[in-house]
Amino acid sequence: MTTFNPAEFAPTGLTPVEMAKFASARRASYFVEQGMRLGLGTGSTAFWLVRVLGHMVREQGLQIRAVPTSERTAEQARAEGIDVVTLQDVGWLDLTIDGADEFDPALNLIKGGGGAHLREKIVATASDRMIVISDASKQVDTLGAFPLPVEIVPFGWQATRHLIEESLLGVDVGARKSTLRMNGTQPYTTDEGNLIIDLHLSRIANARQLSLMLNQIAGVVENGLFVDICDTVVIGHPDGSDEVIDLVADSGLTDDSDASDNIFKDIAD
Ligand SMILES: O=C[C@H](O)[C@H](O)[C@H](O)COP(=O)(O)O
Repeated sequence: MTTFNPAEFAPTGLTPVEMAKFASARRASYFVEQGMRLGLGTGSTAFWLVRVLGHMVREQGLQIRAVPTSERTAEQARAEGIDVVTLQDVGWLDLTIDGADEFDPALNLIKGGGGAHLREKIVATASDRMIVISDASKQVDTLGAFPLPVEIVPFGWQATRHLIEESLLGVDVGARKSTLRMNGTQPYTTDEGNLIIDLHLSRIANARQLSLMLNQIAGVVENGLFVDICDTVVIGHPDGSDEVIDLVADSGLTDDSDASDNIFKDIAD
């Protein structure tokens, strides 16, 4: 059980939306333990995670080695005094905490609204555990309302886009429109120097099938579907409260000797 207290960090004057994001990040920070190798997500919710962890490092003596999932997060983490390392340095991670654009009842995700899903998926799958931090607006019955990002290499990108569009004809996704993500008048480029095609679908009936299909196309580097990667989502609310959806705990594992028992039982907010 952690001896650190994320609740000590208490910013004031937050908007309801920011409070919800902060509340989820604060709750997830209770899982961070001394000496952990930690994956740090990207986005406006992960921003609060890095703020809380920065406080714990500077004020409470928390020692972690953190692998950020984007240059943005790396810069923020360094500024917070967090020890930033690479995945190559540590090889494997104990825990990754990251935001999401959508999550469904099985805790499958759409990520990449901020363009970071390639590194995020590498980091999350190189972790013992992934926890998603979120506000309630990201909770959906079926994935697909949020545009699905697909990272592709710049070489021959129009042909890759064509093949992606063609492949969608065979799957149950409702609407089928694709756009090249832009940054002003220029194509958006990821931290890896690639492009992003956003798929505007209306539902994703089979996330695993779609993910595998997209990743088979030459030129596709990675898509934003995270299937069977996350087993815990922490939802923050505008009043500062939070709730936890934990597939592991819901599976009925109640034996205290089991490491995957309900890990929330010892947490005191
Ligand atoms: O590429 C960005 C990431 O996948 C983010 O985790 C995701 O877009 C959620 O970001 P936010 O917390 O800003 O909604």
